[in-house]
Amino acid sequence: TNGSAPAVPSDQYDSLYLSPVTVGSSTLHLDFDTGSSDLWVFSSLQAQSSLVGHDYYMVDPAKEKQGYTWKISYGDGSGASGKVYADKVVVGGVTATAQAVEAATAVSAQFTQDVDTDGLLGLAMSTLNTVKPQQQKTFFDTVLKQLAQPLFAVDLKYHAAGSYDFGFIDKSKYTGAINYVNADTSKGWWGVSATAYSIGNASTSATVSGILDTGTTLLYVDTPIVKAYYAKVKGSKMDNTQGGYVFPCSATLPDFSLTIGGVKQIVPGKHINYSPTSAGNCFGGIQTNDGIGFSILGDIFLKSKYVIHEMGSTPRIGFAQQ
Ligand SMILES: CN(C)c1ccc(C(=O)NN)cc1
Repeated sequence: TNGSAPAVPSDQYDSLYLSPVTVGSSTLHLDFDTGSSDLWVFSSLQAQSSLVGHDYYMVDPAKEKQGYTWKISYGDGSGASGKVYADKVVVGGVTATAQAVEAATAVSAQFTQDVDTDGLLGLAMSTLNTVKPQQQKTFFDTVLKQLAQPLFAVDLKYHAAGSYDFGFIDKSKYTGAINYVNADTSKGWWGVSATAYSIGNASTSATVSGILDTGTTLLYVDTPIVKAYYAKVKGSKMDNTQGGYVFPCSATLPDFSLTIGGVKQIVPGKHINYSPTSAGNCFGGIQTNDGIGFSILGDIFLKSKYVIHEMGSTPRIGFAQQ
């Protein structure tokens, strides 16, 4: 069985995208995350005060995987932990009858205060799953064999609802050719490398290695590239109080591209104006990857493309223009 689920921006800035998922008998709105590998949900195991505003999974003790626990932390310092259940999970009509559902007992403030997000559905490799004593499969790994093709396709949009397709490529969602490159899955992520970047019409050779990550809002690349980009944005500056590069909201932003598999994958300048700041400027969608050690091609990069994640004998990533 193939299927498709919507990906709806959680706010006016596309901070994250939420997709409806049936977990047991509840419908929750989860953040599909190609940068992690746990399916975890807000649950009835948490204090009532943590559940305000959230939909949550009503655990059934009979379905508990006794002695199993999980604990995850994300790049932004947020995290969650809890117990594990085996239950039915349905995404766009694709059913996993005994999926490992990681029910939270505790979540960090970033999640509690984000009342729209009821949990995450990881779509990276199952080798990054945090469940102990036995690592569990992602939803995609669980349903892989029932899909017509061993792939999912990501169609995130700028300030609009997109979709996640499982098992098929939807020709109505892209134009032109799909350009495929081999994925580096050796670290558990959907890894990819670029051989050049461009700012406006000027290209520069460089090696940019990174991961595709639908669960990260912005595009994080090496500092020299970030500096070269904002040098072309009048009035831009690094604002440590805001935590990154900002610029006047009226600024014209040049397009940015990464050359992957010999093809320029373009990010429209418009997408790089992420959101207004509290100080009357606008916050850039391209920021430095200082301290991370690799680039993160998050939603700012992804939302102009249709991106196929194919787990064949050789994992591949396909890029097409929306
Ligand atoms: C706090 N929230 C909603 C987060 C969601 C996702 C992530 C993340 O790094 N995913 N790759 C971090 C935090």
